[in-house]
This record gives sequence, structure tokens and C-alpha cells, in this order.
Amino acid sequence: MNVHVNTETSAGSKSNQPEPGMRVLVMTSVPAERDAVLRGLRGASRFDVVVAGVGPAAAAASTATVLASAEYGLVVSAGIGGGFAGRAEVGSLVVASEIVAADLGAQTPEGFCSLDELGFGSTRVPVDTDLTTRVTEALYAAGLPATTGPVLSVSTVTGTAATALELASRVPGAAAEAMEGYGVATAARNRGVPVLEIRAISNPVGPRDRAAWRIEEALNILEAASSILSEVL
Ligand SMILES: O=C(O)c1cccc(C(=O)CC[C@H]2O[C@@H](n3cnc4c(=O)[nH]cnc43)[C@H](O)[C@@H]2O)c1
Repeated sequence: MNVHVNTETSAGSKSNQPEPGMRVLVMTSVPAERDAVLRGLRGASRFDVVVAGVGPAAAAASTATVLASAEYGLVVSAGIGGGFAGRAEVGSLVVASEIVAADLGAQTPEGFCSLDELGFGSTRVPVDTDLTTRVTEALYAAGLPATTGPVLSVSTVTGTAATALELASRVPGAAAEAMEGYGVATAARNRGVPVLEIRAISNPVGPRDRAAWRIEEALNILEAASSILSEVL
């Protein structure tokens, strides 16, 4: 885990409504995402930005470790992600309206059965609607192409049109896909800390074409979004 921690002490909130002046923990999966967020934040001292690693397990474990060591009023899962056709174009931003573990469940002859349907808990972490709306509107007002919708967390990056369609029908309105949000959100929920997820879209969700991922473009828009976050949070 690669930690960029500021040294100020905290008076963070554990309510569902983050308080003004709270400390904010931003979790990314890789150093390039962390660096983009840090460039955007331009030294804003209330923010700590931590590299968690790729995937839900690394994200949950790293977030839990950081939250055990300091008080935060908000946790943000931030990075690049895939965009669902017709919902989020490459180069745009998605702010999660909810964070959904879209492949957590069981395959059955009748189709996918979620953890919820199996009776083992919830695959959805709600996000405070007012906060999501405030952030999305601030991004939009700053001229950034931002939308809100469910962001799916998956353990396997989608690589076929069939899987993209299946996920979109499993979660109506699905806007983006990434790998860490549910892990970050689960750790935050366990400590009663509100969570946000923001994805800068680097690729469409669908047939795998890794060479076509527009990572630089997505990192640039993640940087721009982070500069707005430092003002609105
Ligand atoms: O190679 C690079 O320079 C580079 C820079 C920044 C990030 C990366 C990653 O590969 C990050 C992996 C991260 O990206 C998320 N992601 C992006 N697109 C998708 C997708 O279509 N489906 C699922 N996840 C996606 C994911 O959260 C990964 O952790 C490389």
C-alpha cells in the first residue's frame, strides 16, 4: 500500500452526511491514478490519497487499514473505469449513485443469482443522494462531462459484448464498471463513514481491446475532477 498522508489531525464525521471541513480519504488502485488526483487537489491538506491495489479484496483491506489509523468524514473510491454504451462515453466522468458488486453471487441453470437473492447480505452500497448530486452538478458546472448512475464493481474486467449486456440488464441504468468501489465502500460502511465513487471513463465496457484504452485522457479528466472535489467537499 502506497500512502500519501497529510499530517493534520482530524475531526471527521461518522454520520451519513459528511461535514464541511472533514478529512477525506481518496483510494485509487494504481499510482498513476493517485498522481492524477494529487495534481488536481494541488496540495489541499484535508485530503489523503492512498494506492490500494487492483481489485475488491486489495481495496477493502487497504481501506480498512487506513480507516483504522485515522478519522475521516468521507471516503472516495476514484480512478479510471469502463463506461456502458449510451450511459458514459470515453473521456467523461461518472459519479456513483450506488455501488454494486455486480458479479457477487452464484451461477444457476436459470441465470445469475446475486448474494441478496441467496440471502447472504447485500451487493449494493447506497451513496448519499445529496452528496452525489452536489458533486455531479459541480463537475458539470465546471464544464466537465459528468453523469451519475450505478457503478458496478467486478472481479473480472468485462471482455465481451454478451457480458456487457448481461451486466446492464442485471443492473438497470448501469453507467460504469471498475474493480474497487465495492471493496472501498464495504470498508467505509463497516466504520460508518460515507462513501463516494468517481470514475473517469477510459474505455467502453465490452469486447476487450486493451490497446484502445484512453488512459491518458481519462487520467487528465480525473485530475480536473479532483480539482473540483477540493472545492465542493
Ligand atoms: O497502464 C497505465 O498507465 C495505467 C494507468 C492508470 C490505470 C491503469 C489501470 O489499468 C487501472 C486498472 C483499474 O482500472 C479500472 N478499470 C478501467 N477500465 C475498466 C473496465 O472496463 N472494467 C473494470 N475495471 C476497469 C479498474 O478499477 C482497475 O483497477 C493503467
